[in-house]
Amino acid sequence: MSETLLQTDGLTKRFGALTANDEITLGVDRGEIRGLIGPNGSGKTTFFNSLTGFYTPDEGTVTFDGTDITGWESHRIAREGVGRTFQIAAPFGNMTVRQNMLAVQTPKSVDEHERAQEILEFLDIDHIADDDASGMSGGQKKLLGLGRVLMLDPECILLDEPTAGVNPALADRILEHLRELNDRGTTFMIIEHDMDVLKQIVDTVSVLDQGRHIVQGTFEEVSTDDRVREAYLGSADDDEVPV
Ligand SMILES: Nc1ncnc2c1ncn2[C@@H]1O[C@H](COP(=O)(O)OP(=O)(O)OP(=O)(O)O)[C@@H](O)[C@H]1O
Repeated sequence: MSETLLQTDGLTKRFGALTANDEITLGVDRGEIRGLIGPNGSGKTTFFNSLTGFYTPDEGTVTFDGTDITGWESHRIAREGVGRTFQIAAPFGNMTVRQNMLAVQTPKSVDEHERAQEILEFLDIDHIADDDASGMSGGQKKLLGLGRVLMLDPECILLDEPTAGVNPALADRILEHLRELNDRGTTFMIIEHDMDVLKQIVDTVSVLDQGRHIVQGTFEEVSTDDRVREAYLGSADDDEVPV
C-alpha cells in the first residue's frame, strides 16, 4: 500500500471576499510525481504558498511525513524537507551562479561547497558556475532555482511551471533531471500548463477549479473527465483544455 508523504485537509486561503483555496483535501504519496492543473486563477500558486509557509492558511492543516507543519515559517518548512521553486526564477543578479547556490543556508553538518559543486554538475551548469547569474538564459535560471532547492536535500519538491518559457531542448533536460531525482526517491508536485510536458512525467494529476479540488486521477482519467473540460471551457483558456 502506498504511503502519504504530504497531506492537506480542508486547506483554505481567503483574500478578502475571494476564497482562493476552498477546503482543499489532497494527499501526495511518497515517491510519486503529482501534477497540479487548473485554469488561470484556480488557486494553484496560492496552494503552493499556503503549503510552504509563504501564506498562512485561514483554515485546514498541512501534514508532512506525519508532522503537522500548518502555519510554520517557510524556512522551517524547507528545512523539514519540502522545497519549492517559483514561476519566475529570479537569482541574485550581482552574484555568480555558485554564490547563489552557497547563499542557501544549509545545516552545519553539510559541506556546502562540495554539495553545490555536485548539484551544479548534476544539472550540467557547472561550466558557468563562476559567471554572473544575471547572464543566464531563462532555462538556466530555472535550473539554478532547482539547484538552490536541492542544496537542502528535500524529500519533496513543489515546482511552479518548471519548463515554462524554456527552449524545448533544455525543457527535455529539465524533465530528465526531475525523473532522475524521482528515481532516487524525491517526491514531486508540479504545476504545469503544458499538457504535453505533463503527460510525459506525472503519475497522477489533481485539478483545481475556482479554489476547489475537483478531480484526481491518472492523466488519461483527468483529461477525459467532463468536470475538467467544463472547468477549462468556462475559463478564458480554451486552448489549454487537456485532451
Ligand atoms: N496576494 C494576493 N492577494 C489577493 N488576491 C490574490 C493573491 N494571490 C492570488 N490572488 C487571487 O487568488 C486567485 C488564485 O490565484 P493563483 O495565483 O493562486 O491562481 P493560479 O491557479 O496559480 O493561476 P495561474 O495559472 O494564472 O498562475 C486569483 O483570483 C488571484 O487573483
